[in-house]
Amino acid sequence: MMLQGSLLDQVEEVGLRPLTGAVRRTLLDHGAWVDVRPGWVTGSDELFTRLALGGPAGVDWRGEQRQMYDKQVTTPRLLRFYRERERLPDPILEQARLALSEHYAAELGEPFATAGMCLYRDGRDSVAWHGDRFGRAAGHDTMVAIVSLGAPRALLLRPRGGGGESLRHVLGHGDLLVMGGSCQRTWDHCVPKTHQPVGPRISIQFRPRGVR
Ligand SMILES: O=C(O)CCC(=O)C(=O)O
Ligand SMILES: [Fe+2]
Repeated sequence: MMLQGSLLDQVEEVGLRPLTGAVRRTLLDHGAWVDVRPGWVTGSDELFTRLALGGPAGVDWRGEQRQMYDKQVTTPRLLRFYRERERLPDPILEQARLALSEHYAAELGEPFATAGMCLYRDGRDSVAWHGDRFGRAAGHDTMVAIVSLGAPRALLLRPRGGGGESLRHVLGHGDLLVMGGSCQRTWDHCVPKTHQPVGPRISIQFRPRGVR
């Protein structure tokens, strides 16, 4: 019998599949790499629903404004940043952070600490080209591990400064993508807007302390 991923999701408990032996690495130019583990989170639609709900049951999503020259612009996505030691909104996210810290311990040399969360409500929400290079990521190799829930959206990667073709990963429904090596310094990434009708997506970015 053939079962689609999303159908399987409906009967699955929220949980994590193994990482060992299931993560596929792609080496990029300039000392960067990307690991992908499709469908890492089981029951991901259920987890999406829990997190997407506002109020006491879910995440207190926040809209943000930022200054662009002389204008205040609204960031095109909802956000919530969990600092180191702040309790994450679902136990499975604590487990995910631990599993990532264990899996990458030797290579990363420190645990994943913070969890940034983004909610892309529809195709108009996006994040522009950038590297996560505030703080320690400005000068050092590090890792940013992204768990994607809900409707798949494309995450693009291109060498810093643009030019050339970009790499495209379509991420949703429990997929894991980890950017490592020099990726935050030598490459940029973005989640572009789309005119396709798409449902909402949540991304959770785990980072070591001091990386943003
Ligand atoms: O939504 C994503 O997968 C990427 C988010 C991102 O790049 C960031 O918040 O720094
Ligand atoms: Fe980023």
